[in-house]
Amino acid sequence: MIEIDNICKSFDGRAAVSEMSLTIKAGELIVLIGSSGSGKSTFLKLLNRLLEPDSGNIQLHGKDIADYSPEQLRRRIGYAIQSVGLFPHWTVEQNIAAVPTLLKWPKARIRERVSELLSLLHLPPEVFLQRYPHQLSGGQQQRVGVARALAADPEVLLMDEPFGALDPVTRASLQQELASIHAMSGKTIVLVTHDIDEALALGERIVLMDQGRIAQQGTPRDFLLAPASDFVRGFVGQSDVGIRLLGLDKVADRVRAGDTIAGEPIRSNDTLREALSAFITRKVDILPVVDEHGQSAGVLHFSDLLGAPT
Ligand SMILES: Nc1ncnc2c1ncn2[C@@H]1O[C@H](COP(=O)(O)OP(=O)(O)OP(=O)(O)O)[C@@H](O)[C@H]1O
Repeated sequence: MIEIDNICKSFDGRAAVSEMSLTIKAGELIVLIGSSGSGKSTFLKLLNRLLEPDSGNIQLHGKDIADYSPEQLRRRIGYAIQSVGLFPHWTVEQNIAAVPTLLKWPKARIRERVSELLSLLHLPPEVFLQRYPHQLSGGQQQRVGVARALAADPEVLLMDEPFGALDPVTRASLQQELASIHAMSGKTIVLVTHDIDEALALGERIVLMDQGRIAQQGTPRDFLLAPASDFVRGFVGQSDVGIRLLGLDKVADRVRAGDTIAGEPIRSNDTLREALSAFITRKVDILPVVDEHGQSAGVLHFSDLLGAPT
């Protein structure tokens, strides 16, 4: 658990983060969002002591982060960023191994860990281990960046726009990978983005920053249904709220188990937004549903989009 208590950070007399307090629960995926210059990156750098606050304090597991040694913090907190990429003259293997090497892990264990991470991120080790960053596509570089941040198995992962500057398809697939890494590992993840749809798709909790302060924090549903101010309403945008709400729930939440109907099925893991699309394009009002193994899971009625069947 990370307790942030009233931290302030100014540069040249201008506040970048002002009186910010926040509790981040262990295992939570929290998304920090806000316009450019609102203080997101500064806040993230305060969490891993790349910057020191002017006042206030941050506790990790009840201990001030200033009392951890740099090695202890590096081991516990991984950091992935978009702009400062990989070390250009190091191979993928060396890049991913950076923190474990620093922590003096045995060589065999490092090798094993690097291969495991590459496989997890769908980069076959035999192809990628010895490549250099300039021999990778943008999406592959981002994956290696995420692998590097995960290398020493940190309990907290800080990610600053890790999927920025990627095409929408690669971005969506990396988002999915991150969501499954989170589900599998139970790591605490703090992700910075300026993309509200990324925040709605990934965040268990969203923290919206404005001029160094928290404008609102809450679930994606809170942001869509109960924006706290005109600023929040404007930031989230009011178009397509209904459609975006459908994006928050899965077909599995509404499926009528036991019923069957012929036709091309949708998957229980699809969002209701994807189901809506299938209803419209196929011009039907009942769709068969299959689970992740392709087995029949029931049916979904068009009216189920409005709420659970009664
Ligand atoms: N090292 C620095 N020296 C001086 N000013 C800084 C420094 N780092 C950040 N700032 C200023 O602090 C404010 C917050 O910057 P920060 O990078 O935290 O914002 P951000 O929300 O992450 O923005 P972006 O989305 O553009 O990355 C900005 O006004 C920025 O110019």
